[in-house]
Amino acid sequence: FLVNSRRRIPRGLKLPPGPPKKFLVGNVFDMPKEREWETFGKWAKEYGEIVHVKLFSTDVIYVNSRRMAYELFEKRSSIYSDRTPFPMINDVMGWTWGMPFQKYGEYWRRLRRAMHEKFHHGMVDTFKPAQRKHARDLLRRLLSTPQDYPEHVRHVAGAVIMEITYGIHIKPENDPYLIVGEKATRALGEVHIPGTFLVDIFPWMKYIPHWMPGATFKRKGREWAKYISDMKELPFQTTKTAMVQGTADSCFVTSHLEDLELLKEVPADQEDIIKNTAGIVFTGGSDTIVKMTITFILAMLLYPEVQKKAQEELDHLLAGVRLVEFEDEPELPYISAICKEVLRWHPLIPQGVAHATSEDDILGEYFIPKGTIVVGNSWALLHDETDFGPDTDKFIPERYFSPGVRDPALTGAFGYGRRICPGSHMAQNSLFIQIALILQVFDISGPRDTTGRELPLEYSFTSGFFLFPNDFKCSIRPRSKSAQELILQSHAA
Ligand code: HEM
Repeated sequence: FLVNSRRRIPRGLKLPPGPPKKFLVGNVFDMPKEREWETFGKWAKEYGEIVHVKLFSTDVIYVNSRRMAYELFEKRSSIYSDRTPFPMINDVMGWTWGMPFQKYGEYWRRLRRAMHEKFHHGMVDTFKPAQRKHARDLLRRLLSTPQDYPEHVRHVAGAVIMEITYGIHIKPENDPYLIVGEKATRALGEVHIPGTFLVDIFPWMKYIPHWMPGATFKRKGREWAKYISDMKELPFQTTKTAMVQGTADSCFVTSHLEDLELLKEVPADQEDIIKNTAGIVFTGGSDTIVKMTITFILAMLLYPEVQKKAQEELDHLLAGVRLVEFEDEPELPYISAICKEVLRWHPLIPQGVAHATSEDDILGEYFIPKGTIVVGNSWALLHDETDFGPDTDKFIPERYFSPGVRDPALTGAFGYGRRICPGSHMAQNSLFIQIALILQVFDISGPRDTTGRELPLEYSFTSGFFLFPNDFKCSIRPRSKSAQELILQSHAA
């Protein structure tokens, strides 16, 4: 394989630099198993802004600078917007309907259009009432059982996404839609790093029967496929039934299905497009925000001076008279800076979602073959001191007040080019209202024992596709009696 691909390289060109390759396997054994960004960062220092790696016959390039990301994902977006076939995800687990895993083509365009129509910058205000209502519910939940904060954050993110996507109001505890959704997204987190499953390197393996010894991936895949299908089908059918009965609440699905009725000519599978887009909104829309909110809580623990400064800003504006609202955002530059820093400090998807080339390309002296996996090294871009100022490993919201510092949302935190996250505006609104409300009424500090004595803080981050803190203990207490009152009255208005 290695020899074949080398023979394809046109005369006078070469593959980009990268770690030395072994015969047949290439760099398979060089691939890190944890804290991947450190290895990729080291390679970036050694080999430069574009690094080539070979996994058996598959070419992979890591894009390590904003300049190069712009060159490839934006200027050459017609070549760099494809995805690899993802045999494990698509063929074994049955995600073939999911927008993130689609080849760059007409079907992807239709899904993307359906999402963009309701999630673009000018439309996301329609979601704010649901986001506000559930963010306030989060406060009440945190007041009542603060130690269960991860569950509360998960519940609330799920409640928002189910309401805006399907008009479904979930159960206060153990909601069946959320349970299935979590199982489906957890499975995705396990499989999404290129090369984790051999079937992604040797696609013929997808034909191995599930009962064969060694075909664990097929058995796991079959189990996951059931959750994935249920996650997409069950809430959609509930909303359709509610529409027929005249009881459906207005949401992404009803709004699209109503639009359909008004159209004269509609492709036969347009309803599937709506269902599949709704399914991916459900998948991408809750877990991502949960993980980012938990990262925010950890940041507040580790940087109490940031928390204090944010609370001063909120107190100055609101004087404890009412709870913060979306409309206050322009008056809260420090809170906005915290939201940006949460996206940057430990980016949720540090190696992005891999793109792929749909054609051969030439980049100066380098040849990039068709089908190359192209990884935007978001960790490296978001920790580049030229763009974000000094000490990029630290959580420093003040950096955004210096001239020329970039917005992480436009520098890899939400991906790149034509594939950039279509949920980013909605996600940023959710983060803003939750972060502002939590900071206004709670103090977040290290864990304490039953007598109130502080205990040592222990924390770590995950490795893999998603980067977020593993479970950690902390203390979340109302800042004052009047803050507690505001929380208890937050049902009203
Ligand atoms: C803070 C939260 C979020 C982060 C950090 C995030 C990040 C990302 C990233 C890095 C990508 C890959 C883009 C690329 O391929 O270059 C992506 C894709 C995507 N995201 Fe998000 N996302 C978030 C929230 C959401 C939400 C709330 C939704 C839905 C409402 C969503 C839906 C999607 C979809 C559908 C794609 C696939 C786009 C495509 O392949 O064309 N995401 N996201």
